[in-house]
Amino acid sequence: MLSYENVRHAFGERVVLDGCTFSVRAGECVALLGQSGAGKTTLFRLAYGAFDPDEGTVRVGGVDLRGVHGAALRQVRARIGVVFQAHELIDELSVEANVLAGTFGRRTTLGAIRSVLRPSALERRLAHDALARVGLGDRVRERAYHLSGGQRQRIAVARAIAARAELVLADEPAASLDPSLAREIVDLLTADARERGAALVCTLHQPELARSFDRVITLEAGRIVRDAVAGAA
Ligand SMILES: Nc1ncnc2c1ncn2[C@@H]1O[C@H](COP(=O)(O)OP(=O)(O)OP(=O)(O)O)[C@@H](O)[C@H]1O
Repeated sequence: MLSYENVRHAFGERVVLDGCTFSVRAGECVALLGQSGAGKTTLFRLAYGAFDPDEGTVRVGGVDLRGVHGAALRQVRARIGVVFQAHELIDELSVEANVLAGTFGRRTTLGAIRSVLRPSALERRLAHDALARVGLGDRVRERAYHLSGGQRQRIAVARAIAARAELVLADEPAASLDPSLAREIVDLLTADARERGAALVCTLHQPELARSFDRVITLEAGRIVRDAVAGAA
């Protein structure tokens, strides 16, 4: 579903990714560990087609992303669900509207407005199902700013669940949460991916959270230093 082959990239003089090769199959949950600045977010941005790497190949669903733009790139992106950070929620909107805007309309501003103002019955059902799944089924009408930090992060997860994407990219979904909430968020993501047979890649700072994944990849200064079955010594 996602593969990196000998990917190298530098921003100016700074080499950020240095020969990264790994792939993630459909139905596989991969934790990506690494210290701040290791290159984790850059790998995600490449998967989303934000830019081409200096060298190497990035594929999503078998599509080589190099030089892919416009409608073709939008088609690739439609297969990817991104778990946004809770701080990207719009406080003044309801919980439901945040899921609708972040899930169905995220590719264009106009699409976001339409999804919030006039969601289709299907969009609304998917949003409600996802919110029920993360335990917020009774909070759909409340404004996002009424919710706690952990609940807000669950809204961010609901956005990705509602999208029912084949590939889910979660960039530090458990950052700044206490350990039990962090575990809850990670478990919600892995359970959803496993049920649907989706591929999940989740960046984490805390190695102890990686246990519920199938594989753990560790990145250090742009290089993969470990790629192992979760739980392996
Ligand atoms: N657009 C950019 N221009 C210049 N340097 C960049 C750019 N994007 C990222 N970097 C640099 O690339 C390195 C890797 O950044 P990246 O965001 O991928 O790390 P990360 O592993 O996700 O870190 P964190 O855990 O803090 O989010 C960092 O040194 C960062 O400053």
